[in-house]
Amino acid sequence: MLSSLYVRAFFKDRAGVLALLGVLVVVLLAILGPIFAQDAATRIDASAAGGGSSAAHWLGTDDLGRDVLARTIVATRLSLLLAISATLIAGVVGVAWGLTLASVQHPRMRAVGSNILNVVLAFPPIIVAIFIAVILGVGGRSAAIAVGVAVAPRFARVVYTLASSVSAREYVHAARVLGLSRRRVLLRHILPNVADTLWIATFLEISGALLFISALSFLGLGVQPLAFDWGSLLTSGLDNMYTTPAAVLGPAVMIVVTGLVFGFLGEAVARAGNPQRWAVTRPKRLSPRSAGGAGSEVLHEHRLAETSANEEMVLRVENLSVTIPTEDGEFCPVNQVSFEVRKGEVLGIVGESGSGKSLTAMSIAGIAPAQAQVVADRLEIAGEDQLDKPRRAGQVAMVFQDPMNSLNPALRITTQMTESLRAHRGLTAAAASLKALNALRDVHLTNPETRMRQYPHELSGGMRQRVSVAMGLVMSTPLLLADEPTTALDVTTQAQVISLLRDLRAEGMGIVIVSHDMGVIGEICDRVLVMYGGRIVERGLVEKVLTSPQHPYTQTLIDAVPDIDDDSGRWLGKTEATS
Ligand SMILES: Nc1ncnc2c1ncn2[C@@H]1O[C@H](COP(=O)(O)OP(=O)(O)OP(=O)(O)O)[C@@H](O)[C@H]1O
Repeated sequence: MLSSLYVRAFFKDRAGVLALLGVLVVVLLAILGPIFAQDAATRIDASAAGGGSSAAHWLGTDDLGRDVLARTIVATRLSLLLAISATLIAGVVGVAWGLTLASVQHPRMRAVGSNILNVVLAFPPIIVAIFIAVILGVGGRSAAIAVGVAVAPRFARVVYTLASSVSAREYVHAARVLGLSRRRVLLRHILPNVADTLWIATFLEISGALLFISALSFLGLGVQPLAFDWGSLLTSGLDNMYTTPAAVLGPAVMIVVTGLVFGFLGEAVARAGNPQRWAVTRPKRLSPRSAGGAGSEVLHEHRLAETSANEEMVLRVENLSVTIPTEDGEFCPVNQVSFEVRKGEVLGIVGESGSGKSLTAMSIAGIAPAQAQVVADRLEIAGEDQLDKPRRAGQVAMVFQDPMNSLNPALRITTQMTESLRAHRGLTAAAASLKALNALRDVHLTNPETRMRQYPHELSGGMRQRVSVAMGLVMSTPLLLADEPTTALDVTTQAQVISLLRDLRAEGMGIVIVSHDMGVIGEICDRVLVMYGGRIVERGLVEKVLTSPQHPYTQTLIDAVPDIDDDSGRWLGKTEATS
């Protein structure tokens, strides 16, 4: 069932709405045309035979004096019905074919089936359709079947590819483990998950089927007299094309326009199916909030040490909010958050899952999800206003929990590390490589020369994390945002990454670490913000917050840290093991 967000996204797409209107006009013509124009379309008038366009006959008349415009309008119904029938035949045959192929377990048999499908797909569908139409005999019904069978392999390929990818998902494995029959797994677990794409393919194929059926009728293999579709009207119009060109124009324009509106509609349905478009508004940039809005409110603020007005701020965030549209209305996962990060300081953002930590970091980095509406009164990095900048090139480096997310699996490390240097700093390939190599040395990666030539999958998790930190180093960004940088790593590698971040801090980089783990925050951070439900509920120097938490939620987070030998406070104080 289409969700309301899906429908809303569709109606926000102007091209989609125009295509839908176009389709509605064609459908109306198909319904009403034969009712109102049948008489003019079939009335023979020898005195007007072969006439050009006139006030009485806008598109002229055919050999028997019948009005071409009326015939074009009346032909809409048959043309459309045949195209839709052919598409349905193609859909049913193609889905059955694709699903059957996807259900073959034996790899070799499956490869053979897939290769056969590829061979069939190599034949142009119109040639296959002509071949089948000749075997079935001329007529509209045969043309629809011929086109349906000729187009079916295209559906089969789409279904096979989609079903193969869905069948690798965990829930399909789970269904198999539960002992469900193969047929049931296909129909209940796989087909519903490919249905959306199939609908889109169906709309797109209607325009293809219309062209093929018109071509068959044009060649005399499709609709036969006394019935007529746009293809057969083209044939009769062609005889008098030089004397009455308008007679060809009508059906030709209808074929093209109908094909286009169905094609555009299919594409618009596909676009609306992308959840990234399910937005009420999609601002590309941070928008400054109107002045005078309620400021951010922190429940518990620990008194900070005096800071000098001249102290260099790497990041200033004021009243940052993120709103996301959902089926039940808008929700605000980040609500009026304000904070600062100084040069050479590590700020921790801590909170349970869903408290808004990552969205805060992503909004600062300019990579919030497209459907999120991000507003702020101020966002400055190294003194530079970022509110009007859609990108933060050269200003922020980001380290993610799983470095595979930040490293492109298809590119060598050297390419990834040097491309931004070349694009944003204008370095030559050699200079950029040297800088990248030095950055890899700085993060203590072993054999950096070899690593440069490797792909991310050839490195261990810890190495990949070092590379993502090095990517920040190489750009010499003033700010590093690290979202759960140690969560996916083993304890030893965790300690190494924390030590690396300390080195960066010592060099003057401002660092924001997002974590749900108070232990990690205690290890490295100077100050900490505690987030709950999108708001900052407590903040202060890390020792203060960890030793005398004011908010019960902060206390709960602290209690969640394993306390193996009851040596409370040891993990707060930057232990030797990790320094
Ligand atoms: N793209 C998105 N679309 C819809 N909701 C989202 C999206 N991204 C995040 N959210 C929602 O926003 C809220 C905050 O998410 P966020 O990722 O910032 O949480 P978090 O505190 O970082 O949690 P975690 O540690 O689990 O990543 C969550 O309720 C999440 O479901």
